Amino acid sequence: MTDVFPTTAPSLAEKARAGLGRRNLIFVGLMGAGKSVIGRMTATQLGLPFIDTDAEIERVSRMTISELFAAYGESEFRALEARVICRLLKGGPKVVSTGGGAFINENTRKHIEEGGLSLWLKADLDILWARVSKRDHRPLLKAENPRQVLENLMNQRYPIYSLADITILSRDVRKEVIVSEVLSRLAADDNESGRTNDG
Ligand SMILES: Nc1ncnc2c1ncn2[C@@H]1O[C@H](COP(=O)(O)OP(=O)(O)O)[C@@H](O)[C@H]1O
Ligand SMILES: O=C(O)C1=C[C@@H](OP(=O)(O)O)[C@@H](O)[C@H](O)C1
Ligand SMILES: [Mg+2]
Repeated sequence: MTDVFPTTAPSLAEKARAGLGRRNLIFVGLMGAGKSVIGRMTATQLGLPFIDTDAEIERVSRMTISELFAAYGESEFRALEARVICRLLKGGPKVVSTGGGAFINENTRKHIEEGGLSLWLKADLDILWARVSKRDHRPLLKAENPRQVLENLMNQRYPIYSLADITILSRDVRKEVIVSEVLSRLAADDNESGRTNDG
């Protein structure tokens, strides 16, 4: 008689991990969408390393993002951001959360497109504003009318974020709900599973 081994159904996280394969998962979207927080939680669920590109930029430059903007201006920050992201996306799999402007820079977007699966966390203005107005570490919002700045950025950037491979609506629900939606999308994405980004 053949032995019958008990089998357990793979969890959502395991299916998502299989769907991602060897690709990196890269969160993009506007300030306050939840890229840093949801990215970290997703990485934990997937059992993968997590990197926040703003934190990595601050680590290598030994300056805060605000200090970098003040000392060198936005264009130098973008150049540094592009270099850091290009380096980070070599090899995989891992989860990477970018700063809101990264995917807008053509050069950086090319690295992201080649470096894995991009995921846009999309949110409406009221949600974004409620979240970003609680903190003051984002230099682009140190303006006279920061809500208007955010709205202008939405108008400029949303057509570009829409180029991402996956879109998930970031809304007023528990973070765990958003994470499980991300995992469900990855689990369903088995077409390109196994594709590598490191040659
Ligand atoms: N689904 C959510 N529910 C409640 N708060 C959230 C949610 N997603 C993100 N946040 C909060 O919004 C703020 C901005 O999130 P963060 O991850 O820093 O955004 P980003 O990196 O996209 O700018 C944080 O305080 C975070 O805890
Ligand atoms: O939208 C942007 O251009 C920026 C977003 C920030 O990151 P978050 O989107 O994580 O806040 C940070 O990279 C910098 O302040 C510029
Ligand atoms: Mg962030």
